[in-house]
Amino acid sequence: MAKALIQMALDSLDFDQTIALAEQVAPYVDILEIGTPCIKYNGLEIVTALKTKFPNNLILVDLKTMDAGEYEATPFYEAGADICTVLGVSDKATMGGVIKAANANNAEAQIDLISVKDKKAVATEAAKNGAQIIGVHTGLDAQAAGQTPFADLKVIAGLNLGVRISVAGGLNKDTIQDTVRAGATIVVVGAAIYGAPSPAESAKELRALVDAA
Ligand SMILES: O=C([C@H](O)CO)[C@H](O)[C@H](O)COP(=O)(O)O
Repeated sequence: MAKALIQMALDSLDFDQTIALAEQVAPYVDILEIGTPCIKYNGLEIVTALKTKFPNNLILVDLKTMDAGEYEATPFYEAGADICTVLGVSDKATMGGVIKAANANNAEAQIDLISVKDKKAVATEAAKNGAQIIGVHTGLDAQAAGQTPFADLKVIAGLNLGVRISVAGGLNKDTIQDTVRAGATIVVVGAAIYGAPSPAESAKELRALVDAA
């Protein structure tokens, strides 16, 4: 079985801090995620900058698109995004538009199940429609209310959809191995890395844990 990928969520608003953090963690992670607040604040320029500086990492742009899928996602793919996210609560046509833009750019689309009520139905339909990645995601606000992504991961992994499963929502060194063992093929980590005394050491430790899982 292929090893799970680690995705680092760059959730700062500051352009230079984002690049500096990416420099520290890039050797230990597979995917650099430009978080939603970061991409809204900095726009296309940060996609180009990260793609140029880190050619060995995949770049995920966490657009969380809600409408006008193809129109919104296309410039981000053209700027170098390997993966863009679209909300699973959006219209089927919106998700289809991002999938179309991804395919046109030899890239991938991720359907984010954040706040989706019927996660089974949306994940199944999205996989059937060509989405390459399903994102099981407990957002920062839901985490603050005590929620975790683990029960949802069990449900989505049990569907055996044949697509990659990304999991985000407060993952850390105590939960990351069980998350991989439960079926995550991409594990997303934000606060546990950027909030650590040494983000590089934290990313290195997580790399070892994921590779040993
Ligand atoms: O996607 C995220 C959130 O919705 C803000 O955009 C986070 O990047 C994601 O949850 C990962 O961060 P942590 O939960 O802090 O690991």
